[in-house]
Amino acid sequence: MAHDWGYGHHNGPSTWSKSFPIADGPRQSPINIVPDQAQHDPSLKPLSIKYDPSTANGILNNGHSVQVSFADGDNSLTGGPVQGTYRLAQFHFHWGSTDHHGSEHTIHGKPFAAELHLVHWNADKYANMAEAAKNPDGLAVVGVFLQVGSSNPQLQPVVDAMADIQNMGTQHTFSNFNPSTLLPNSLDYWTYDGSLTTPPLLESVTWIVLKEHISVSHEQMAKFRSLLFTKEGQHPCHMQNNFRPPQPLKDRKVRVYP
Ligand SMILES: NS(=O)(=O)c1ccc(NC(=O)NCCNCc2ccccc2F)cc1
Ligand SMILES: [Zn+2]
Repeated sequence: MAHDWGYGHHNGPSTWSKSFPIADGPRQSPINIVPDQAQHDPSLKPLSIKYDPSTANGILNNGHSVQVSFADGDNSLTGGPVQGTYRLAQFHFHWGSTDHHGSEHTIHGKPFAAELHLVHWNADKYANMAEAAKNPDGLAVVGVFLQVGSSNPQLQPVVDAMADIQNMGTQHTFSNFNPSTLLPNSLDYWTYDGSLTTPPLLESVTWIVLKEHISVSHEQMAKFRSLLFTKEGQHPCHMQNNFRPPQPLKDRKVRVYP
């Protein structure tokens, strides 16, 4: 049946375990990151990310977030904590109702205004995203914090496209966009074994959370919050607070590079 999960009081994160019992599993995401407790690991490598801007092929309001998808191409993530080559499938965001919260991961309990997720799947071992999503080494998501401050010109093409996808289920062409322009200067990261942060909450994600944030302006954030969870014709409900709160670390260690 169609799952009507969301972020409201009646269908939000505290209700997801009813339909998705893995919500209470051993490696759920996001988590609170405590930098002083992160472990150095000599086996960790620098991240290597190479994207081909020509493979961006659409921007979508899927009722949970705004998502830019990519055609299969050589958009690769290698190095870091992963073995082999992971391919970019899509990126999307999570944000709050104010500039003071909205990210999924937190640092020392501190949230950021928003969080960018670049979702990759293990193209060496699996045929596609859906197959990869069912395996513990199937996915690698790079998380980037957005901190409210000066306007971020690299974000503007995404912000401008939001005017065309206000309602749930609407999409628009979106091409020639290089998501590496959304990455900060430093690719230093924390990494841990986790899950999708929305249903089906599959425990198949190697999380790579960048230490350095990127900027976003208050006005750009207002455009994110102008998106709607609802379909055209329904009573409009603004897309905001589409984040899952931090989950128990349980028997996991966070590692840090360098
Ligand atoms: N916020 S996040 O952790 O980055 C995050 C959360 C959710 C997703 N989901 C997603 O990409 N779904 C579309 C592909 N279907 C994959 C699939 C097929 C069959 C069974 C399960 C299953 F996931 C991605 C990233
Ligand atoms: Zn996400």
